[in-house]
Amino acid sequence: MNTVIAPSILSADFSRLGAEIAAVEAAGADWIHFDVMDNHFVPNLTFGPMVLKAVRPHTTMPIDVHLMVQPVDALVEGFAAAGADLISVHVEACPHLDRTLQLIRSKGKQVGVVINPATPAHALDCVLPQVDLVLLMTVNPGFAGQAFIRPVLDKVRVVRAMIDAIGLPIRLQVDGGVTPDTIGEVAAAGADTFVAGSAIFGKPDYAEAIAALRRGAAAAHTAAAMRVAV
Ligand SMILES: O=C(CO)[C@H](O)[C@H](O)COP(=O)(O)O
Ligand SMILES: [Fe+2]
Repeated sequence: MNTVIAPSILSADFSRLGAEIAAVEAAGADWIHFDVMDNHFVPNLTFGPMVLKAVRPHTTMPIDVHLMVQPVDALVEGFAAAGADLISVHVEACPHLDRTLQLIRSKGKQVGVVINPATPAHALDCVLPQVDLVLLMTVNPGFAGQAFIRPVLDKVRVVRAMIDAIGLPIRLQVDGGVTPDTIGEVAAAGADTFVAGSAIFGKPDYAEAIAALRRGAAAAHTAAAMRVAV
């Protein structure tokens, strides 16, 4: 699967969101990652469907909405109508996860499921065939700029094997602490879709920041392919 770099606008200049999104698109980003936090499921508060609707015309890139909210279901309709392409929800926030995933699909949106660093891979067992994307958090959700939680790498390998075993084109995304220093390890472990906030919006040159991430992921994927070929 091709590598996707998804800048998280959590680290963008909120007073210029439309321009910031256009700037990362021009700099070579693939998707936009839109972090929704509710000060309940996570200890921070960001933006809702009205902000998504306002930024939607500023890009043609897919917008990947990461819902860190509880309860979830009542918000799905709003984000779907506001222009989300993919909506991801946390296992930990959804007591009726199957119903929530079906609700997202019923709105014609791609479906993502997320687990926190302390949630085991087997939490995905019963829903994997229903989703387009699995997001493994590599920080505890709530804030940008946190350090990558290295033990999650083992879980990335496990989930990669689970996805390969069922043979469906499911993306494996990681989010949190992804930088040019960490992306190689997580790509080698099997991730193909990378969220980065501070490693892009925290840098003066967005094109160079995205290129540095892409180089790190490509080097790891090439090394892995060579190991298979030998
Ligand atoms: O979901 C998130 C935090 O809960 C963000 O997407 C993530 O933290 C991005 O920021 P950074 O790349 O700086 O870690
Ligand atoms: Fe996120």
